Amino acid sequence: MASIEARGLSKRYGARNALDGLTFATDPGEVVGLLGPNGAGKTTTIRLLTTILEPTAGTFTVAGIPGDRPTEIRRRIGVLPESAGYPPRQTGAEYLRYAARLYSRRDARDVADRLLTDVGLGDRAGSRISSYSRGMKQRLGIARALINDPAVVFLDEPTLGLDPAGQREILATIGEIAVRRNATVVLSTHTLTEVEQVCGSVLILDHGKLRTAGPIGEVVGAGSLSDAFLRLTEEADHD
Ligand SMILES: Nc1ncnc2c1ncn2[C@@H]1O[C@H](COP(=O)(O)OP(=O)(O)OP(=O)(O)O)[C@@H](O)[C@H]1O
Repeated sequence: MASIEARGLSKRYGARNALDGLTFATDPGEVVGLLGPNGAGKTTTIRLLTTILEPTAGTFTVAGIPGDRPTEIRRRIGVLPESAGYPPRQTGAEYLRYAARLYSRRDARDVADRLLTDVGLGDRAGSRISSYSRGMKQRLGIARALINDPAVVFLDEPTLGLDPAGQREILATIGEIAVRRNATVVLSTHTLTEVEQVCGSVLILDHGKLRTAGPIGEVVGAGSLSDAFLRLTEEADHD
């Protein structure tokens, strides 16, 4: 069963066509790169699939659940939004235990401790979030997104503003999520090198249209991902 299936998914904001007829499917356990220039429709795609926005047209399923059952979808997904905020006075452990209790997890303490270890924050679990680096906060956000054992995890630009070491840590964490949990990870990013490192397939959007979708090897062909990206999105400019 596809972990995400979109058919003709579209979103208009007034007269602006932010997304126009997206059709694609993803498999469990794969990391999917969601790529496109600024304004291509990446965040809109994530907002539709996470049921924050309703589509203007088209249908979708996430974890096999139709898009018109948003409450059920929300129980089966995890999200790291583009700009997540954290309570600075709480410790990482307190923040995650609270999040676990919101999902009525009776094992909140254990879940929080295990996730903090999984994202490499085990030794800083008792420190206040105000003392965390940007990369540590992003890893905390990823742990938060995993609290309900999601089937699909959406990460909107998780490495934005991180130094190379921080980026590498996040990418390693993302790869482990997909493999160990058999979850689909949708990774929105502008950094093509990180897509090549961690993603098995890509969706390339431009001007609200899906320019290509498929395994990286097929999309790239004989050239590089950067060549394919520029070719596909430059062609769009000449439409
Ligand atoms: N609330 C809104 N009202 C009107 N237009 C919007 C709204 N949100 C997004 N748009 C427009 O929809 C289009 C797609 O935006 P979206 O944020 O999905 O792109 P993106 O690929 O995530 O861009 P970026 O890489 O810059 O974050 C853009 O033209 C944007 O200006």
